[in-house]
Amino acid sequence: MPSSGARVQAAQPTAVAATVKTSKKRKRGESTPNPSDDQPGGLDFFDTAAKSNTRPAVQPKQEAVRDGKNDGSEQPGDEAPLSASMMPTMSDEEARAALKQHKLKVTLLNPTSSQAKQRRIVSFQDMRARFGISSRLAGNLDEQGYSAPTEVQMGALPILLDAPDHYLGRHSLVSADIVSVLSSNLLTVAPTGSGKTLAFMLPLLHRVQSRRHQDPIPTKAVSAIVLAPTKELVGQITNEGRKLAKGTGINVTQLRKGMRLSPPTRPSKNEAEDASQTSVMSGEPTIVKADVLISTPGLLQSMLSDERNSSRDALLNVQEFVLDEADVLLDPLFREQTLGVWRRLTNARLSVSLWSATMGSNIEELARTTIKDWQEQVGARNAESMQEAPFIRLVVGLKDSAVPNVEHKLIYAATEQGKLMGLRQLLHPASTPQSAGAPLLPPFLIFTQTIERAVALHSELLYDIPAEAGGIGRIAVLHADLTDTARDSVMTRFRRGEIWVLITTDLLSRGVDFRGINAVVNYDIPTSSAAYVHRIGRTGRAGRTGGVAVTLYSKDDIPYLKHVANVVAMAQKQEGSSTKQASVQPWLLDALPKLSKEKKQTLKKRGIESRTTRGKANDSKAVRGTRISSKAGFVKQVQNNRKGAILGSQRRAQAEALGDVGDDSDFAGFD
Ligand SMILES: Nc1ncnc2c1ncn2[C@@H]1O[C@H](COP(=O)(O)OP(=O)(O)OP(=O)(O)O)[C@@H](O)[C@H]1O
Repeated sequence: MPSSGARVQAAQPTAVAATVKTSKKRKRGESTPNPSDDQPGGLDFFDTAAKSNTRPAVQPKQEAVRDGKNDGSEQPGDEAPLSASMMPTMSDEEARAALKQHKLKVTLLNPTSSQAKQRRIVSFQDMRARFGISSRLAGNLDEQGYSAPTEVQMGALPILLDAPDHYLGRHSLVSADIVSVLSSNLLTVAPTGSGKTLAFMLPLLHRVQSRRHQDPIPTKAVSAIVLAPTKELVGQITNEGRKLAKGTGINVTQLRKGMRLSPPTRPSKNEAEDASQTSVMSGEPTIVKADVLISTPGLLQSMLSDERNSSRDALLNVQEFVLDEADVLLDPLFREQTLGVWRRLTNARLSVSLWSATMGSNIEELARTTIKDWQEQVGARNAESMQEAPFIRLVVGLKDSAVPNVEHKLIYAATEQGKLMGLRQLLHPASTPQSAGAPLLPPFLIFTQTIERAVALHSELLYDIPAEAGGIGRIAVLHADLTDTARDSVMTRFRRGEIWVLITTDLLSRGVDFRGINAVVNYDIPTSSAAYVHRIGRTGRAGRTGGVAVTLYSKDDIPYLKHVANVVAMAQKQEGSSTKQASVQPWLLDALPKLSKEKKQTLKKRGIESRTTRGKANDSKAVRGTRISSKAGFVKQVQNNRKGAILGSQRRAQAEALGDVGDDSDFAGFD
């Protein structure tokens, strides 16, 4: 958890007047402001000095359940007695102290909304009764074996579970125009591996289930959508969703090519069976029967824009829209596709949630304006009794920072050849010099800048693991040019522990959860601080310690290293490792020039130019300088000549066998 760590003091409960604050930008590296500096009423959820690894000074207390509903605004005096073991809760003071201790910061982004309620954190035990979670869903959660919610779950679950749909359930005939409360929209920034998937999936399933219960003949239609940037992440979220939804009757589906989205229908059981049979027999695309649909934005958008595969009304019933890795989904790379899907969601009760470990202020602004425009568009704000839905920002720990429980190493390798040697030293314990520290323990991930470089590095390292230890089967490469089946197979083998070293591109830098990854190697430096945070976030997940993040850099990388050095320095500061040997040279932080905004953007888009095909085309010398190979140029030339001679000889032998011998038949070849 972000709040755990070595240097700690007990948190002091602070009396506060409001949860809404005007945010003040703090520069990276600046010390944490005094609560009284910029927080009205002395509110400071970020107090980094005041952290404790003891449990919060929170006493369980009885809590009321009012007819099974709870709008999160009850006062201690409202409470009706119930079994204390069932309903532990906190007073306002205690809740604030716990928020502060766990570095949870909750901000209402549209303070005009009258839904500015005091949100409270919960434990898994009290969640079921407090929010009316079904016993099946609660049982599935128990099966995951989590003893307590992580900090992002403490912060987000009450906000998302405490939604109007939950108690709308008992008034199933209430029409949208007399609903006075809209669901909250939420933007969450929480560290990598902090359990964001559960934080959005559990409330989503709960709300879908509540709606199904209020409808005697449930409408067959997609009810919630989760978007994620890569197929691998989509598959992982689908698995997590299915585990939680087991036995609830909720269908969690990963969208695939060849599927078709049909409009909401209320078929009888027989009709539904007939419909599915017809589509199979006629060879038409399979009709998606999902309640929860999980997809990449590109795939869903292309399906929606093809009228043969989706009806106009297909998403009419969607009430939850989750953007996982929202900063990427709203980045220019995916923006049009994501917004294209968003525009197709027209249900007035739609609630949107955005999740990531990093969130630029431009993305936050874009989210805010999109939500506002959307509300105007669907006329939600014009409906007489309808209020603007609250848009809440939840920040866990220090925004845009790397997890502090990972050891960061920046290793200077001078040249491309040096990087390869450095990597081999990390792979082979016997050759590891003292200075580089302990060798890396598999399994680990190696990131390169391009697919071409990932493939080249893979062929270079292919024989580095001895046959006795599994040989070439232990090392693999995964990138977007592989077929879906090959990608799935590599993922499965890596998860099973059959593959020890996986070389990849930024394709796997986001969201993918491989439990027990010991190290991440940045063979090519990440091209933004966010990319660094996400790449190295594949280790040290769910608070695990012992993970190592190694970044190899050459002379060419130095001008672009400042953003990485800054993140590393900040992570070390957070962890309180003043006594440890600092792995960041002070000059990397202080002496390097700041990159201009344009340069930063070009770097983010294209990476280090000399390592790209385009860069090589411009500068042939760069080809040699950035080639991933341990062989000298002369050796390569000899090998190529030999290969050519063998091929030539084979061709001639074939021609002779066919009796097709030309004028040069007297040439016997090099053999
Ligand atoms: N309450 C919990 N207690 C312990 N482990 C948990 C808990 N909730 C989730 N986890 C585990 O934490 C790991 C990381 O979870 P998850 O993949 O949701 O992280 P994330 O915050 O989405 O990370 P990223 O930003 O990299 O996408 C998973 O292995 C998950 O099983």
